[in-house]
Amino acid sequence: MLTAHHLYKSFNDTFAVRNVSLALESGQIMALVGASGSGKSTLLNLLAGLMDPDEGEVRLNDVHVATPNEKLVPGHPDIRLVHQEYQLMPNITVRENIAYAVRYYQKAYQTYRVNELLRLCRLEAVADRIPRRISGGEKQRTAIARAIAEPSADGRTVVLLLDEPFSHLDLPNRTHIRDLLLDLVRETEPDEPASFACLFVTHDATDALALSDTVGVMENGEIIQLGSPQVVYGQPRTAYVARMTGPANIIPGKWLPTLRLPATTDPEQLVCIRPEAIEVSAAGVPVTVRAVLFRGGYTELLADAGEGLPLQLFTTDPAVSVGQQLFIAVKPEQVRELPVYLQA
Ligand SMILES: Nc1ncnc2c1ncn2[C@@H]1O[C@H](COP(=O)(O)OP(=O)(O)OP(=O)(O)O)[C@@H](O)[C@H]1O
Repeated sequence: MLTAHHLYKSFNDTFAVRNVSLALESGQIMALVGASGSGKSTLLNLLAGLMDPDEGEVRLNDVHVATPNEKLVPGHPDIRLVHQEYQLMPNITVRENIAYAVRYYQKAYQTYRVNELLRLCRLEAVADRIPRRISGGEKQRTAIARAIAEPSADGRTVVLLLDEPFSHLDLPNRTHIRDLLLDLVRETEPDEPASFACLFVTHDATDALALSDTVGVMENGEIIQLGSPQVVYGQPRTAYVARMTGPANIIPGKWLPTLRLPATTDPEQLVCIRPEAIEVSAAGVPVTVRAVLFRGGYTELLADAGEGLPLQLFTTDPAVSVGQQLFIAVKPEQVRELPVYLQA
């Protein structure tokens, strides 16, 4: 339903968005992960019809989305962008901020809709406070409630675009937003079409992998890989994709024999070994533990496999200590050659 076709946008001599094409279906969540400056916010503005692309087009339900140059009031009524700074009106309450989005509706509907959203977004306790007096998580939820308040004029899907929805939030608030997005997008009555689609951008892949149907990784304005979270994480196309989507050991293939694995044909060919592909095994390769980082459900180890080969691996053994020798084995089927050669 929301599609982008070969979008380009540059500022002076900086390409902010380069040849981006994507398709977001109703009832789906897409996440775009990228480092700071990779073009995420620019792409969101293009998708929302709030910025003129240099080339390319955005379409919603196969209809061209007008750009600011083509339209007096920029934006599309069914594409709702929630900015990173929330942009709430500071002098009116949470309730009034949400009600503003449905101000042209009859009073009874306004009251019904606002109460429904306060409940859905767990804002009832702070409904009568002004934004300055609520937490970051509550501001984020208010901004989402306001964005989704108005139903689509012709009963079609509303596209929710979110700029870094998790970045300023603590863990419980991240969980709230995650649950809210899943409820919104996934929960439809049986036999009813989905009413939302969501695309969010983030520099932290954790929520992206957990939440989305499709993950894209952006680098220098381009989406360099787009696919299911499992494929993008498990079969990264480049070192950058591997690093942006989780912890990864990225080493030249010439080191593989040190790990008792066959070397790559090209000794400089990079391979990606996720830490979870490395097991502690009595018959394995000796490594020396250099650092032990407790991560809650598991412990991260930084180890030295000799010849200057550092390795990151995980264990659930609480007794491992710095300086200890361990024996490890790498699951060969989980060694991923990075097809696009890139030292990033
Ligand atoms: N209005 C502008 N004028 C000039 N350059 C811009 C403008 N907006 C963005 N850029 C540049 O375009 C590139 C992409 O910026 P963008 O804000 O889209 O990236 P981002 O991935 O959202 O970054 P962040 O995560 O830090 O918000 C950057 O190099 C940025 O400096």
